[in-house]
Amino acid sequence: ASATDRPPADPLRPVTALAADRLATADLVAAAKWGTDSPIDDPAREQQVLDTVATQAQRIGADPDEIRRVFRDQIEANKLVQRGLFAEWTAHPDRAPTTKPDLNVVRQTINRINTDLVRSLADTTADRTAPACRPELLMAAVEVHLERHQDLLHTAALARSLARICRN
Ligand SMILES: C=C(O[C@@H]1C=C(C(=O)O)C=C[C@H]1O)C(=O)O
Repeated sequence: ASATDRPPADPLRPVTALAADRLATADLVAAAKWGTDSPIDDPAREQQVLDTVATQAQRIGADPDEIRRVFRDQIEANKLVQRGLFAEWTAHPDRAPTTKPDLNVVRQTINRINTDLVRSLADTTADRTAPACRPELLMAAVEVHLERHQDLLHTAALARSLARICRN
């Protein structure tokens, strides 16, 4: 067997990277909502996200209920970052954002990441079922943390977002 026959060293890296990409949007969402009447929690938008990913999962033969559970975690993790940033900006107004992104534009980015993440979850069903899932997931999370120089808030949220990636 040659080196190229080896299975990928880091099979859960794409899922982990997409979860981190999705969390990076929380900074923009928080900036869009800061100083407005838009609350961090938007149950109607959450329902729309969950219904859309469940439909996408069904279309590609993935388990829609499992995908819903994984995305429930993505949403909770996203709100964790938003709440953390609001707390920081309240305590240190000089750190608050000075420009306000358009929430609808940010949500279009989130929609694209959602679609990629559903696909990536479906593609990694075997890896996520394997006994090695947890160590592989931890390795991928550490690599993403180090490469992106993530702060504690985003890394804690990343860990929260990965809670149900492994099926065992
Ligand atoms: C990201 C947002 O904030 C919250 C988190 C959501 C998500 O992670 O998809 C959806 C709605 C909000 O409860 C948003 O309002 O778009």
